Amino acid sequence: MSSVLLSVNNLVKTYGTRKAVDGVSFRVLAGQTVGLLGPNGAGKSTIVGMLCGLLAPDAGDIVLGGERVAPGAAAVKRRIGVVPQDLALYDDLSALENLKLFGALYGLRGKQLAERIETVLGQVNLADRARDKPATYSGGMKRRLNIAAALMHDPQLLILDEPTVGVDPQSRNAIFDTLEALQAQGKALIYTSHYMEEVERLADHIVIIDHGKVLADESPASLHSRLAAQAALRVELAEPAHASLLDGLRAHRGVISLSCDALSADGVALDIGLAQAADALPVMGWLQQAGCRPLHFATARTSLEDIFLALTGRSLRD
Ligand SMILES: Nc1ncnc2c1ncn2[C@@H]1O[C@H](COP(=O)(O)OP(=O)(O)OP(=O)(O)O)[C@@H](O)[C@H]1O
Repeated sequence: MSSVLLSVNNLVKTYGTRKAVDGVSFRVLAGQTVGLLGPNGAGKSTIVGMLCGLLAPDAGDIVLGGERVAPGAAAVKRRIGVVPQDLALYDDLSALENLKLFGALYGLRGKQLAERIETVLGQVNLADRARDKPATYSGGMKRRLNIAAALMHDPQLLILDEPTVGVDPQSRNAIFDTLEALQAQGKALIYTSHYMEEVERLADHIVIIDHGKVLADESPASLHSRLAAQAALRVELAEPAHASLLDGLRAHRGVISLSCDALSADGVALDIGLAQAADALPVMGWLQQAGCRPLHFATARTSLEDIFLALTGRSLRD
């Protein structure tokens, strides 16, 4: 069992009359990746601001590696690397010069500084572009340089606030490759996002935040097990679905939920929630025997989006 690296206890932060963070608690174990998932305005950036000592909480506390986090605390500076939402790079300096500057801020000099620069450039796969200015980089490369800057002092915990916002899919994958390599090296990560598929891919623990409160704090598997339906089957038919067909489907073994929406012309789309993915084949067989000729069908595992909807009654992207 890994040791607790970070412990966040009953954090509260109010702006005027708005409680942006309202009693948030969670823990991060050494080497763990925790996904902080929530819609825009949920309070994620405010939590990150408090974690890195930039904002003082109104109540609650944060303990990092046994030391209490307070604005300006040495423990924070030493153990945490932050990749903020807004890029923090000097456009007039080359990547190398940017990293020298960030390293110097952490007290690195001479050979040690040069070694760290070489290491982090390798970690983010930018060694061949080190002499170029970030102005010539793609959005994704700038993000990776930002990650490199946050890694200069070799922190145990890297906090990334929505690192893929405004980044194209290919660059997003390059960022994931970098983060997965850091996970393999044993770094702990906190990753905020409102993209559930990103959190599902990276996180081994998920904290769902909405309106400043924690709605769920558990493993992805445990979150999934909250939903009765573990898989979804969508079947598009060219013809309308009669009541007897819908009743038969609802009664079919493994069918948890069913909705039927009109497509163009006479066709309909059946969205069928299934207890497990293996129920899809018998249900398709039953539809075939009932005379249905699907135009198209698809199966999917239920996603965090469905879980968020089940927890809040709202979509994550609202
Ligand atoms: N400096 C501030 N002054 C007043 N209200 C603020 C301030 N910063 C954030 N808020 C409010 O606090 C709430 C939480 O904002 P926060 O930025 O932490 O959310 P978020 O989950 O990070 O969202 P986003 O992904 O949009 O950044 C929002 O209602 C926001 O409008």
